[in-house]
Amino acid sequence: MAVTSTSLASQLSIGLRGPFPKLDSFNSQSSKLRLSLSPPKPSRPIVAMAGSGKFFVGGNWKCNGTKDSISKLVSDLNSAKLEPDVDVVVAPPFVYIDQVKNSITDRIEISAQNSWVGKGGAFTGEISVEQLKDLGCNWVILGHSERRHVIGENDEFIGKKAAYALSQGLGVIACIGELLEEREAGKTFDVCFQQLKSFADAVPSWDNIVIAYEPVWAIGTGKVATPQQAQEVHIAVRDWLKKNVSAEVASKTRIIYGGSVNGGNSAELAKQEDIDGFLVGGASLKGPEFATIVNSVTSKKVAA
Ligand SMILES: O=C(CO)COP(=O)(O)O
Repeated sequence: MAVTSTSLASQLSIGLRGPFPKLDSFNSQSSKLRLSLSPPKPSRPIVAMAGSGKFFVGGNWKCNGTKDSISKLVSDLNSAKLEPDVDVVVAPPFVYIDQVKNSITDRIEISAQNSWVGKGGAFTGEISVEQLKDLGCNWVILGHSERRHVIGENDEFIGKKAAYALSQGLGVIACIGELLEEREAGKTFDVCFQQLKSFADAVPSWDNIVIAYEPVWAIGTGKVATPQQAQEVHIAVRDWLKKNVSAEVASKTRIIYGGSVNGGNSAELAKQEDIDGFLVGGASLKGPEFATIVNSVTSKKVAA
């Protein structure tokens, strides 16, 4: 999704919002009811997608690769057949962004995996949003669980980063997700809503945000969430946006799933109505498999 000058102008003119309304406690029963009481699906093929934007698939390469392996990956991606109705984005390590941008097809956009919280300057070791834009990045991943739980970034800092990136015209892939012990303690929704609230408190507009639900227990573990587990959280996230931001934002914002997505499980996940795409780690390092995941958009066209 291109970040337009109009959307940027509207973000800048709106400015930061005031205090956010208090969280309604989410009633998980209501989401189950929504699932079971929804009207019967028509028998003709439908596109099962609740978010109104395009399917979105991001490849988060994390701290992997060498000049040679990345050159091979880019060449595989350049020759892959990708369904047209999908926004495809890859996030190389900072040091390879320029190489990738200069060799990858324009069909695939570039994301950074992180960005500095404000304008660049005397911040040793950091990379600024301005520099990312200079290299041709359109997106940045923020709030990834590895930055939250390994590096120690907190909600407020992540929210500020998102606001700054948006203000400069980058789209934000905003990650949320619970730890295993939080899921086991029945706190999945509370944790996700708190993380969402931190983004909501900080950003002036949701126009250029894609939400990535990435349960931490599913990341890099091979334990993918079941389609039902993912759908349940995605519905809850959409519901939260509706109650706390607006019905329009709830219906427009893409909510993508990440955590052990691969070429074998993406089609079943993609069939879920509220799964609008994926954020892929390990499997995005293999060009043909990443293409299969991108192309799982076709499984959204299901006959009920
Ligand atoms: O963290 C992820 C994407 O951001 C998911 O990683 P894996 O696909 O390797 O589980």
